[in-house]
Amino acid sequence: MNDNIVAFIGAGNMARCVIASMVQAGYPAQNIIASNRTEPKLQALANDYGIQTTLDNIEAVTKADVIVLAVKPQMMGDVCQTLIERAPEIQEKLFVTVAAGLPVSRYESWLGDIRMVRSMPNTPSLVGLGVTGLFPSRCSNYEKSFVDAMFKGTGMTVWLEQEHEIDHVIAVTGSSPAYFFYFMQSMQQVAEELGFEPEQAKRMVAQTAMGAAKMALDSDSSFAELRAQVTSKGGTTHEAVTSFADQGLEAMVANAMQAAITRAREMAKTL
Ligand SMILES: NC(=O)C1=CN([C@@H]2O[C@H](COP(=O)(O)OP(=O)(O)OC[C@H]3O[C@@H](n4cnc5c(N)ncnc54)[C@H](OP(=O)(O)O)[C@@H]3O)[C@@H](O)[C@H]2O)C=CC1
Ligand SMILES: O=C(O)[C@@H]1CCC=N1
Repeated sequence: MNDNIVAFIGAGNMARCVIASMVQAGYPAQNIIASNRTEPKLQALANDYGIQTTLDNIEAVTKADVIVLAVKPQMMGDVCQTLIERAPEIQEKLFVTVAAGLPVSRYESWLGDIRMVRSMPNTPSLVGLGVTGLFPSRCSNYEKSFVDAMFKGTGMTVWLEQEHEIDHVIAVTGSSPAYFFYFMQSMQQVAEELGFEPEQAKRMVAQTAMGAAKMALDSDSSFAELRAQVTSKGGTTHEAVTSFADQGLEAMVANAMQAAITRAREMAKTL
């Protein structure tokens, strides 16, 4: 399996996360090639992970067995159409896309009846604690196993039966690192106003978030039960949590997640 050459078209944040986790999980760096329209990110990837790089998308896809499309959704049509015009033989290769919003049918309109896995990873993949949703189209079991192994190093993989579930994965795990960062950013800001140094405040908040997440992962208790363990009757936590509840935290979270899903659906129609 590790003999397959994997080409990443677009070497931005998400490509870096997946490449890092593949290499850390033991995938041979010489079998990974990344292409990007500008040089600096390629140099950084070559330095950090020892992978091959090129500024030429055609060179990358021509060498590849598996083509990972990792440009922004808005760029995807142009990139795919150029690839197929200049290297029509790639139609026989396995495609993986990481882009939000775009359905398999859109890729088929650009590239023909390709074999594809639609994926939705997230940035914690960079540290092996990501979650990746995967939806296969026309793939063999071998190809699904290969893609599963490719993403296993990112953390956890979740195979989906229906394509629309990718939009749900976006709301739950694809976009959600940003929700947690936003929450932590707000906490850091208050911690600084209370007099903690910025670095110290950041570490205090992040360490608490990591500790809470680890407790949840290591225990059978629900989030509500873990919350109850912190919340002494008549104590400080009760006041803070009541303040969140009074301000409508649950509705706020539900609305935000629905907004992510709605945007993914809009992108599917308009891009
Ligand atoms: N960031 C995230 O958390 C997640 C992102 N995604 C998806 O991943 C995809 C990429 O997002 P992200 O990594 O954040 O974006 P980035 O902007 O970080 O990466 C996109 C990369 O594509 C490069 N690029 C643009 N046009 C071309 C081209 N014609 N040929 C080659 N390379 C090109 C850009 O080059 P340059 O350096 O010149 O700008 C850039 O490095 C998106 O489709 C997004 O939906 C999915 C899950 C999570
Ligand atoms: O914001 C976005 O559209 C991408 C997809 C999920 C995370 N980032």
